[in-house]
Amino acid sequence: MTYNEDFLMLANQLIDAGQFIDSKGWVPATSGNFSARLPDGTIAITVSGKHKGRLQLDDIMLIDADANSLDGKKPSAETALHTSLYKRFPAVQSVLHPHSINATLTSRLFKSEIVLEDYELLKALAGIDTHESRVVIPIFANDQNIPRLAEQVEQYMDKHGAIYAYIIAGHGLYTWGSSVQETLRHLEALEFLFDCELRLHGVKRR
Ligand SMILES: CSCCC(=O)C(=O)COP(=O)(O)O
Ligand SMILES: [Zn+2]
Repeated sequence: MTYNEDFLMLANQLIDAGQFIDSKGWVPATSGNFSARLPDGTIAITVSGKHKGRLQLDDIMLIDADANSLDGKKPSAETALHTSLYKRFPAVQSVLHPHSINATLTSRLFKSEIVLEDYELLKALAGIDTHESRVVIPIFANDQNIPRLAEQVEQYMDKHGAIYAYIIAGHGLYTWGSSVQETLRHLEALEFLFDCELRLHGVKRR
């Protein structure tokens, strides 16, 4: 398979993102998955089962909008969670899914959602320009049936509108944005904010 320039550029961005995310300890073992949408609507996504902090070009593959492999490789087991976001939001160009301690602990402490308000760092989220904002991050029960989990997320957004991210309980975080860089910014900000909440509630001391 010959990949085009768009694919190579985005694949390299995902590799770099993985190294940064791993440097923070947010993708232990082979956890997590990342993707980015190409201008033609196809999607570069991590293959299943690789360490996301040590990705090689060969560990990024191409799928269509319906999650079909276009190069014979096996995509992330959680691909449906990515494709449903791309289908719903035309502006979304990247999805990042880490398995961080903070997201996992947050789901243990807060059962159905975490509310983030009065934090200056909320302004790192696209479209927010004041700390006087209220951002709800829903928490969904984990499910090994990924299409069913994707449907849960869809139903939540049908009812509540767009969100910045969601947590899967005992599992990890999904967040997205208009580029890999913006999605990384969302991820870093949310991690900081989860950390604040965990410390505030005495779950963490440092
Ligand atoms: C060892 S982590 C279990 C699977 C998972 O939750 C994950 O994020 C990684 O799955 P993938 O198929 O994308 O490697
Ligand atoms: Zn996962």
